[in-house]
Amino acid sequence: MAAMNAVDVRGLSRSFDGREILRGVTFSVAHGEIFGYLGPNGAGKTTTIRILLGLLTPGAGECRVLGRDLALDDAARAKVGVLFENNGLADRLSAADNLAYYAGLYDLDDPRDRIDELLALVDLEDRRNDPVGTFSTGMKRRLGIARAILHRPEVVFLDEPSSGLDPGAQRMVRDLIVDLSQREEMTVFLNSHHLDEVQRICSTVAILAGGRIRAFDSVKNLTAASGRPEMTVVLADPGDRARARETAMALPYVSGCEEDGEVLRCTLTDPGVIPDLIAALAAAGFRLLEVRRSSRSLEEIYLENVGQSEGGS
Ligand SMILES: Nc1ncnc2c1ncn2[C@@H]1O[C@H](COP(=O)(O)OP(=O)(O)OP(=O)(O)O)[C@@H](O)[C@H]1O
Repeated sequence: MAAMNAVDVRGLSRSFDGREILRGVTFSVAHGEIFGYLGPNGAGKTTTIRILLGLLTPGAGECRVLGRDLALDDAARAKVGVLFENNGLADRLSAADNLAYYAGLYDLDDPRDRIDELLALVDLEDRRNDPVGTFSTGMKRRLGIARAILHRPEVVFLDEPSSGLDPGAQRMVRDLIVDLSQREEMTVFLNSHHLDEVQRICSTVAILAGGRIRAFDSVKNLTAASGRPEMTVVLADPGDRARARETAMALPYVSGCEEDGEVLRCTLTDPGVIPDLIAALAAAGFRLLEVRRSSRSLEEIYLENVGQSEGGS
């Protein structure tokens, strides 16, 4: 297995009570990237993380984190952090005492500076001495993340870190994840159902459905419009759409043009002719509000791939 990856999963299968949840799952996560692991409820995302952490045995296949099998390697396990949905915090202890408790478990030397640094990073300095039971869901999640990275792991697994958070709190968590991947050069393995969040912060994703990986690629490649270049044109005067469509269709380099709600969608023979299309529409007297190259959302990609799994599990 390639040692340069932070995570390698090859041919992983696992059943519960005769039901095969994972059926030959293969993907890898490069060092330093923010990786998004996507899939419907019950697809087996948490199960994959638990096997990677060595908490659950695989049925078949191999899992490596930092080139090691964490079930067998305590030293490697110390280089990994994890946040499950319950945050792993004691409500009766203060924020600082929760971190101090974990610092003791990890046997950190003089953790005080690290605790101060993390309370600042997750914006909880003001509440450091308050019991965690008095915290909002978002504050608990941020402290949970601080707890997961206290010992400066090289890889951190975050299982749905933004679930149950309001949009403001989601944004704080998202910024925090980007910050720690950059500042602490951590590899981040993110399980998430928030596809807009994943599209913004992850470099690579895998989509798990029906026990198999349906897509595994960079977000950039997945969301690039496939096939011939496609343009979206928005006219200042909506009443012009039908005539503008005829004008576009008459151009030799426009192979298709459809009205789609408020926009015109034109398929071109070659990306090099985009300026010609804009010039031709303007010369014909159409006032253009917006012209952009189409790309697909991660949500579209996700739904296409998850649709394939129907009836497969
Ligand atoms: N210890 C277990 N015993 C029996 N079944 C289990 C066990 N752990 C998980 N499962 C089943 O395996 C399937 C996958 O669960 P898992 O928690 O990995 O899904 P998930 O993709 O993380 O889902 P979600 O998005 O809802 O969190 C589910 O049907 C779950 O009920």
